[in-house]
Amino acid sequence: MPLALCASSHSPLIGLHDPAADIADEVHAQLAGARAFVEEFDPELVLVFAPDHYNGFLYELMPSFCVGAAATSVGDYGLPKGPLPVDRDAAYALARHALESGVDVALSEAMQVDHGFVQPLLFLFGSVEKLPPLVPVFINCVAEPLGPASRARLLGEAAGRALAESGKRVLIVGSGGLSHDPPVPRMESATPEVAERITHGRNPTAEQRRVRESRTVAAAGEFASGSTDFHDLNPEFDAFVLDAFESGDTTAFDERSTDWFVEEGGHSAHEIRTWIAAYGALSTQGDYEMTRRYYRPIKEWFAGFAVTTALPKATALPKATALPKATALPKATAQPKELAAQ
Ligand SMILES: O=C(O)CCc1cccc(O)c1O
Ligand SMILES: [Fe+2]
Repeated sequence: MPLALCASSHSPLIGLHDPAADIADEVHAQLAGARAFVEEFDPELVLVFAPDHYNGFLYELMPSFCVGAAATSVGDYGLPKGPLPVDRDAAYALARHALESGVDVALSEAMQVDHGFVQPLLFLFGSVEKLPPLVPVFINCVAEPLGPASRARLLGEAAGRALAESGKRVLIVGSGGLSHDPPVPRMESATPEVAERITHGRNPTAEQRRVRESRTVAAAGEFASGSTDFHDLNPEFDAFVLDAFESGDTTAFDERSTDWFVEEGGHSAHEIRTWIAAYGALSTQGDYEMTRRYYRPIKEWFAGFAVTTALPKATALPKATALPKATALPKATAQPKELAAQ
């Protein structure tokens, strides 16, 4: 099965609270490179692993994992609001396969998603209108208690096997920062008002959203100006994480405790689970090669910001050399255009 992967950080502060122009330009060039990679692959289906930030998943009912059979963007941080194109049959097939293999995913016929899903998709496809059919898979990365990270790997592997049966060109997306600890509320330290919001606070008013989002922007300003009230970014930890994925070691986090992620990378480092699932999915089809690896700690965006792409080794795109013309591929195998013949 033709697969490709893009795992990248997200930050809703992009465009709202930018670092120096040369740094923002550098990241946008990397995202444009990832977008070109996706255009060349031309996916027929996109499997997206992403977290949520108390917009679509709240303590009223908090699953560890949820497959969306239909999904709507809440439109936080000025992102487009409204329905997303979901391949409902593929979502059910994935859920069925995950459940059969012992991964207890929830299923939603009306999933609400936030910037965690929508921002990387927009970077990779340009607009909601240009999105191919999706299978959105939520991974809880903020609402404690969390299970072990190894469960995200098992989820990803089940998803990878399920989609292998589709025979389609599938792009796997992982969305989340490496080390980072922006001010996302925690039940443990929540005031009664905040506890109420992260339990029942679905669909806030535009004004409530504005206030909340301007607080995130203000906090990023303090962090970037040197405030030590926040867990610092940790480039050494992030390099360790990227090395693990680059070397194909998708089990690297199996023995790591949830506390380890927090101590090394801050609370939102749990978003690495989306990468563990994405690379786990890719790994089910054999060895892979990381074809892009970019990293920079960016305090203005509250993120150890990384962009990676990967392909299965067997179908790695040739480096600039033209392929010998159509080495008589059997027609029926529907190879993606421009992928190397075996
Ligand atoms: O609005 C929120 O709750 C958090 C926003 C946010 C900021 C920086 C990096 C992230 O990954 C992120 O999600
Ligand atoms: Fe996030």
